[in-house]
Amino acid sequence: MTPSSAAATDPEGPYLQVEDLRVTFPTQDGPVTAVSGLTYSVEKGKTLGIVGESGSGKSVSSMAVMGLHDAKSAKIEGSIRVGGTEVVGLGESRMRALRGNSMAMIFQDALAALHPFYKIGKQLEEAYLVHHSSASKRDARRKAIEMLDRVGIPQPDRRVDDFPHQFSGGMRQRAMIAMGLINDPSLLIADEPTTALDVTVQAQILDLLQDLQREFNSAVIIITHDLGVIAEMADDVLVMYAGRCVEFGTTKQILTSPEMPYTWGLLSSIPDVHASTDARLIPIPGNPPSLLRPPSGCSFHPRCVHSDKVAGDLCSTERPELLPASSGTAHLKRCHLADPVGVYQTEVLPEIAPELVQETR
Ligand SMILES: Nc1ncnc2c1ncn2[C@@H]1O[C@H](COP(=O)(O)OP(=O)(O)OP(=O)(O)O)[C@@H](O)[C@H]1O
Repeated sequence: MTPSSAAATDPEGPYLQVEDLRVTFPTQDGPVTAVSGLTYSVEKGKTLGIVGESGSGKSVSSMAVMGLHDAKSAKIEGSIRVGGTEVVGLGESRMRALRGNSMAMIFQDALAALHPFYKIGKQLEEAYLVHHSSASKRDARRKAIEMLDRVGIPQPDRRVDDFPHQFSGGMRQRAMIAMGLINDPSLLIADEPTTALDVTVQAQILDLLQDLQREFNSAVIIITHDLGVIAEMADDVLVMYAGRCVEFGTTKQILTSPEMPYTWGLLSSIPDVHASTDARLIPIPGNPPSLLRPPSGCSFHPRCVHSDKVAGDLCSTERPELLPASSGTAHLKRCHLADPVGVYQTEVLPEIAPELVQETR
């Protein structure tokens, strides 16, 4: 499951293969390229975590996979193959058939995603009937109750007639998962599926997703800001910044030996419950670049302070390729420097957080 190894025509290969994906929105001020040159693949039974700051392109890229961008307002280029079928340029009716049958998406806000005026069961039944046109209403109701039961809703035969507002937040999220899985999708995309929930319910939902993934052997993409969720769920991690993949590796590689200062910054910005109360989180200095007028060189420049110090003009004039990192196979990084994190720690950290450098000495 590497960003560089997608074999575009192999039906036996990874279930999802995204190659050189580019998503551009025409706006009044000019084209906004929200995703650029994104390549990755996900096999059945595996989970890819996609992380990055707000606005880095996580949702836009995943919505492209689901075919949810309106062709009039978004230009999609590159290749997205789902189970061997190319979906870029696929007509809406074929896309609709693929959604539901082969892939499903779970959103962060179940209350917004469920229709408030329809009973939960009715919404599940409709999701089922769209893709099982020969099934009877009775079959659909039986399936809706079965799915509510599978996701742990107590007394599903009674709760099936509740409206969304009669469910708690955690139960609504479970109902969304039931709806996402009702047609046994081979690809499931979960966009911040637990952000709106309290910690205990979060853990239950993540466990549930893992159990169901094992049962259905689905390929799963989990989009999150929360690296704790990544640690628990993901086999591999793709770090996005300004619409591009800037680091890719196994979860262990990314969490224990990140090679990009940005990833290191994301990790360092997780609050640690065991840290002393005066411990400081390390901020990622500066702001992401404009997507309207992207820099000609590295997207981090000049936000990445070490570039001027160490690599001079290179960072401002040439965009780095995604290259093998030093820590082993399938670990890739996008930086001109051989040891970006080492340089960051010795050259940059003393300036932005000297007390942390002293602490670690
Ligand atoms: N329809 C649109 N027109 C113009 N720009 C858009 C449109 N939709 C998204 N964008 C821009 O694309 C960029 C990526 O957005 P996206 O929603 O993918 O970010 P994200 O990484 O998922 O962020 P978050 O974690 O906050 O959801 C943002 O800068 C956003 O403003």
